[in-house]
Amino acid sequence: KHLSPCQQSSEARCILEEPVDWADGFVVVYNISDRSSFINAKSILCQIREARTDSCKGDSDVPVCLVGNKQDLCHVRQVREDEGRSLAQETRCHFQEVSAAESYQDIAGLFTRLIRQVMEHLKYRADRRRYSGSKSMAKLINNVFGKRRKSV
Ligand SMILES: Nc1nc2c(ncn2[C@@H]2O[C@H](COP(=O)(O)OP(=O)(O)OP(=O)(O)O)[C@@H](O)[C@H]2O)c(=O)[nH]1
Repeated sequence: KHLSPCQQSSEARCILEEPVDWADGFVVVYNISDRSSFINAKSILCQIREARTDSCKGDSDVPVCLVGNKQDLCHVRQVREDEGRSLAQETRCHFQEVSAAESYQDIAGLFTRLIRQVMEHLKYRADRRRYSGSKSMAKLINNVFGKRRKSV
């Protein structure tokens, strides 16, 4: 039976049920030496994009960072770096391979980048809401006065 990436993992679905609705940003981590963790990450990314498209009308571009951890275990690698990179491209995420065991700097950098992106995204959304709010107010005024003028 063929399943879409979103249907592949019930484990991934459980993890996501709550935060997918309210989180301002996501870090999705898999282990480069464990292919099943990559498959779960794929399913999680897909659910994030789907949930946001359904509930936020086009706001599916919530900042997401895909991280391939345990880069130090590259001698037992099961997921190639280019596989991670193309998955990130497909799902519009930032991508990075790291080793939490060897260095925290890359991880600190990754979170700093994500937080910056989250702030920009929230600002963009607020601006857009303000703009569409004033547009609908103009429409309302136009409807009220426009109709009156016609009936006089
Ligand atoms: N070699 C290596 N081991 C790591 C790295 N990051 C984490 N680990 C090890 O992976 C194991 C799981 O790490 P946790 O911090 O418990 O991560 P978790 O996401 O809770 O992982 P799970 O418990 O497997 O779900 C621990 O034994 C860590 O020491 C890494 O970059 N390289």
